[in-house]
Amino acid sequence: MTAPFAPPALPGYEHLYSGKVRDLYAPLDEAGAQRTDRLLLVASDRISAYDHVLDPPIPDKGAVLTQLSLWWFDQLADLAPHHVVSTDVPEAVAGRAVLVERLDMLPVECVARGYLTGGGLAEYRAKGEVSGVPLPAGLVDGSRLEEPVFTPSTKAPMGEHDEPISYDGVVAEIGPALAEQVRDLTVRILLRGNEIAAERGILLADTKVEFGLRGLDLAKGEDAGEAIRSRGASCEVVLADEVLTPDSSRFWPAEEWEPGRPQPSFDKQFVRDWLTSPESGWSKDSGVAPPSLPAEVVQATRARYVEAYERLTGTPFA
Ligand SMILES: N#Cc1c(N)ncnc1-c1cnn(Cc2cccc(F)c2)c1
Repeated sequence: MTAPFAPPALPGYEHLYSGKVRDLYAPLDEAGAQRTDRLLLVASDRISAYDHVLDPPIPDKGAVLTQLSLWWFDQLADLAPHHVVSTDVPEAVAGRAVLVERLDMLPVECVARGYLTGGGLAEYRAKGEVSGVPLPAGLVDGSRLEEPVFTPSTKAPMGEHDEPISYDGVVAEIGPALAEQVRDLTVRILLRGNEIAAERGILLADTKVEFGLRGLDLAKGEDAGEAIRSRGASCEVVLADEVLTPDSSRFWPAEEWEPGRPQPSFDKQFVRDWLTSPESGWSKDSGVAPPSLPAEVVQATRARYVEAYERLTGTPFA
């Protein structure tokens, strides 16, 4: 039975929203009103697979992925400014929360794919292209692409799946200048990520990043989409959300890469193998919640998150 995980109440903060594995809060000012310039992003220990939030949480997962994302923001600082303000956060979420600058977020999930798998592979098999970009014939599951392809999607409402959109769809949403800027930045972030990760035995097959604007200065009641299209090009594009984590990217162990079959996940393979084994008594097509993970799967998965962090950063996870 998957227990619903209530996000912690944080004195001085108002809970705004919870995704599958993360929670969003607004800091309150002295009068108890929401500050409009800051947000608190909290990474939980929740893990999801096959569209279910699993039980139990993975100890330290939130902290490992938060610290990894902070490290990546530093590695990528020459490519794009980021939204991180401080890691001075409430004790209850110490190490797994970040105070960030509240930005006007672009309504685009910016995905770049360096390797073909998942939804991109399905589109390629149907159309010979992905997100409007023609690809060579003969590619298979796990094929490395000559250069990363930008495959954006819309931000779906809570609980729904993002919808792939074409590059022209992005242009229509945010204008040509911003569309080109976020496409180029997304591809460069994945290339830089793989330059660093490949040396450490990890392949980043794809990644999703989000950008916000600094300096849009929306007037009260002004339509954000219209403002972005009309004056977004003169704003600063800021890298937001999380970056190059196993929750925002496909992490593959480099030494096991073998095009032509589904690649093992660096972090989620133990969970997937157990959930799809007869031992779990569960079927991913059953429509029912998965059973609780055994302790050994939880611990092995925790160890993989810690290993990814320590390999990439060269620092022991405290
Ligand atoms: N990052 C960021 C950000 C920003 N810097 N400014 C304004 N809005 C956002 C923002 C809004 N939603 N999300 C997604 C999200 C993240 C974390 C937890 C969640 F539940 C949901 C990001």
